[in-house]
Amino acid sequence: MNIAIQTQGLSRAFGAHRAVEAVDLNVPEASVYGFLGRNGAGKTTLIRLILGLLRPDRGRIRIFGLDLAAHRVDTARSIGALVETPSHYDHLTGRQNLDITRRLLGLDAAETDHVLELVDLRHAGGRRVGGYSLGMRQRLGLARALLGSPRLLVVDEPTNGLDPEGILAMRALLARLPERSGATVFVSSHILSEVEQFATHVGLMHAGRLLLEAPLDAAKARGDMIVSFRVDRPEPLVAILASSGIAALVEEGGTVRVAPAAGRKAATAVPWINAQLVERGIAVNAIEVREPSLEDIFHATVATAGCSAGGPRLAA
Ligand SMILES: Nc1ncnc2c1ncn2[C@@H]1O[C@H](COP(=O)(O)OP(=O)(O)OP(=O)(O)O)[C@@H](O)[C@H]1O
Repeated sequence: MNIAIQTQGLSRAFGAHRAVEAVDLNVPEASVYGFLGRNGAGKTTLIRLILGLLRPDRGRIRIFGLDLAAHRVDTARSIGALVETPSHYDHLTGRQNLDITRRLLGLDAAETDHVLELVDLRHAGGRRVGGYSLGMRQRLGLARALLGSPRLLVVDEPTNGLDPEGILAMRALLARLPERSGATVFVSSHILSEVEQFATHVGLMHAGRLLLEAPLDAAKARGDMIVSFRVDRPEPLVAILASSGIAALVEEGGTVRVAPAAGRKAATAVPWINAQLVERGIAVNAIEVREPSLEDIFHATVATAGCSAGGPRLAA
């Protein structure tokens, strides 16, 4: 397997604050890599390190096998990036905006149409950008990042501020990009349910550390089943579960949630638990048994790593 981005022991502090600490990242070529973490986890700092916008305190970065520190120009050529809300000239058309960068890069005129096509904006290329929606502006930024056919596309929080329609379009676009453009796509996000829909691989940052890195399926397979019950009297249910060695918590609203570590055991015991409840005359309003989501995996991973699971929650 070829690796598009590899970091070894990558660290960067701001004063006493360790924003990125000993990160070993391996982003496979042709993947759509979802780089996840809460606000402040260190994602943007790591992206700035990868783009050569910030120097590491320690560690190495290789882009397609080339050491970033020793090959700044060559590595920069292989990366396209969309890291902030892109700025465009509103009075120019989408095509004219792209043409400015295209000329600077010394690329053929056909390249503009090619990247407009890649981001589904060919039809709007002749319209003034002032009339574009936020989602279209973001896609135009992506088109600009794709000029020159970079082998790696780095995108920081691409759906921030977009409306639901813009979010759907961006998601679909990111999922298709490796096939359409041949680029490896590295996307940071704090919205786990979103990344779950387009990523092939995930990396999970928390407090500057990479806690988990895996293909999406493998990451999800790490988690236990999620089992919860809604009953009219939670306490007897908790006792029934405890008698089988299944720990559970009563949440607000009376839902009884089985502890993550006991999920599989509880899932297989559901018919027995249900029979016990019926026998005791406890009304069962709902039983939920489901595969863990990325959000569940995140919380379990943070808890296992001994980090605080508090702070702002990731959006599910
Ligand atoms: N230039 C800087 N000077 C001081 N502290 C910084 C600087 N850049 C980032 N930090 C701090 O480093 C930590 C990681 O920030 P970073 O922006 O990398 O996180 P993030 O995961 O990208 O979150 P967000 O989505 O909010 O940007 C934060 O606590 C932030 O305040």
